[in-house]
Amino acid sequence: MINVKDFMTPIQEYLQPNQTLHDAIFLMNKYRLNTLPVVDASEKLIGVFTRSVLYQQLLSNEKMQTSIGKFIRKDIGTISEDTSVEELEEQIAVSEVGTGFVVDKTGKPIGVIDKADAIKSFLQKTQLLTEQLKWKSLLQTVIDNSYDGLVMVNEKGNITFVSPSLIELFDLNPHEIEDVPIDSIFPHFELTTVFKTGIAEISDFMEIKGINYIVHRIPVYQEDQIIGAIGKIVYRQLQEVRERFRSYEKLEKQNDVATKKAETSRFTFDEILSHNSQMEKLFRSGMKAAKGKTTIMIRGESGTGKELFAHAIHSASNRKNGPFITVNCAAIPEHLLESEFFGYDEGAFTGAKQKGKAGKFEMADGGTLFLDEVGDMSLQLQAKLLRVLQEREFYRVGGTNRISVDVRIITATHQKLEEMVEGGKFREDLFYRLNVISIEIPPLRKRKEDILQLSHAFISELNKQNGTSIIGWDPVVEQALMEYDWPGNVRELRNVFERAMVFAENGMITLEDLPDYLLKKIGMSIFLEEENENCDKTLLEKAEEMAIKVALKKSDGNKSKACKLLGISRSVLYDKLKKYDDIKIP
Ligand SMILES: Nc1ncnc2c1ncn2[C@@H]1O[C@H](COP(=O)(O)OP(=O)(O)OP(=O)(O)O)[C@@H](O)[C@H]1O
Repeated sequence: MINVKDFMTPIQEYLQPNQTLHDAIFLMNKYRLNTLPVVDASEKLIGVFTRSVLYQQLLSNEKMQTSIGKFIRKDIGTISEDTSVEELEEQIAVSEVGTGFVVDKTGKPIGVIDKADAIKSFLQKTQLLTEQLKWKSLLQTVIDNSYDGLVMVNEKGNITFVSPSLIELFDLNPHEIEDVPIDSIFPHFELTTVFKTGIAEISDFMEIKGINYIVHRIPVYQEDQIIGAIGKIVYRQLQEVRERFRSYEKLEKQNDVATKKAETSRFTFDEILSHNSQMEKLFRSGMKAAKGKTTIMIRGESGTGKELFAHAIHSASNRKNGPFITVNCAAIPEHLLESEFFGYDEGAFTGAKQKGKAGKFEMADGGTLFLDEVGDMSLQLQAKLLRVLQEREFYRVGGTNRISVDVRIITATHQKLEEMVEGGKFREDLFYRLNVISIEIPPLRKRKEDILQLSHAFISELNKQNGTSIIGWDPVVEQALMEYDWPGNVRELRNVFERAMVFAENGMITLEDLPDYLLKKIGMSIFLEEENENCDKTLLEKAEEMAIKVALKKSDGNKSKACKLLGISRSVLYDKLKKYDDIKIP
């Protein structure tokens, strides 16, 4: 706000009643003023001495040494230093005097305002207003086209503005919400909390009527006083940005394929997360084996990271700049596998593309061919594969030219190939050819120390991918993750996080966000059951029962071991087993 101090002419010297006409002339000339303030001994303004009075005295031959005391005009109006421009406008409108003196709180004159000053201030004000109008239209345009919603409140917490996008979203009537307390319209936004803290806040995700929001609460200060608050509500962006990001990623992938033409490996050993000593041993073996050309078989349950390992071996080999080609033997229909492997020549069979097509062996020339689910190959194809491995040459389907390639083979399987060999389902000679170096990846339940490391990695990866901001989990979630057996291994762990992060609220994953099947499996689903009048067990009893079940399971039914785990005596365990008679000893 502009006030008189901003445009008055400051004054530091005054007249006192005992000073002379000569002194008055000197000061008038020095400050180019027509009216001089006259103060008493305490510098309080008591009147003014004007140029017209001076002229009158000079015309009546008054001596220059005459004191001005008797010529002072005392009926003057003063202007206090905190008078606003608007108040001054009113005073000037009714004033007959051309000059006004601005006084401080003690009544001491600190400045003078004449008509020229006033005009200058009004011009300044007009200029300011024009600027403000320009800003207003600019801001209005920004707000009207804003992607997010905006709501503003005054110092009482009453609504002063709601952006059109929010009005539309909440189907509000703009006239009915003006000057209404914000908490009665948008209680969830808790906008007035910043009045207490004075600090801008960014809230977590919240959901209201099925819409996800983030609210930014920003206090508005004037000097050091909070005069209101602004709520910036981000809602549309969340889903849309995610979708756009995905289609951008898809496009990028397509470009990648188009430019690179052949597949290359995507992972290195650094990206396989594990602190397990057995896994670390496998990394070392994998890196050594990568250097040669020997065939490698990677074994392990589904989802343990076999494919990841195959990529890493290729990346660590001297073929890393060559292609990495994958064939999932279980996913390709039997009758197409042969042409997938070896390609086909022009006119090889009806429907074949005119020009023929290279098979995966040719595509992998100079690189690695990864045969996933190798146990699913038919005996007929096994024979053909064996021949290629022995001779390093083959024919395309329908072709007559021998093709020789330089390919390193890595296979993977979750099946017990030895049993398949015994049962006549897998060729023994092929098995030995493929199983020259064998890498057996342990299941996740045998390297539980990896669970937390992987979980942290999945949270940060999925936060980036999905635009969420999950920061952690309840301690009981960690207990559940460690308790569960993970038959689907790392893939299942990743899926569980992908799901939990969708349901998590306030940035934390809770027990509720884990899938029911998992909670049931480890006996934790009881904690989530609705309060049931027929259930007479307290939460503590449920926890006790679960702890006993877990201890018995961990100790394979050995009661002494279970007591140790539980920290209770044998007799207490027996009492509890009587109490919870549905506990089955494994
Ligand atoms: N140690 C690990 N560190 C990080 N991610 C891992 C790890 N192990 C597995 N993954 C991830 O788990 C998922 C499954 O891994 P992958 O496909 O390599 O398993 P697989 O054993 O080949 O499974 P399947 O036998 O079903 O083909 C992938 O998303 C992979 O990136």
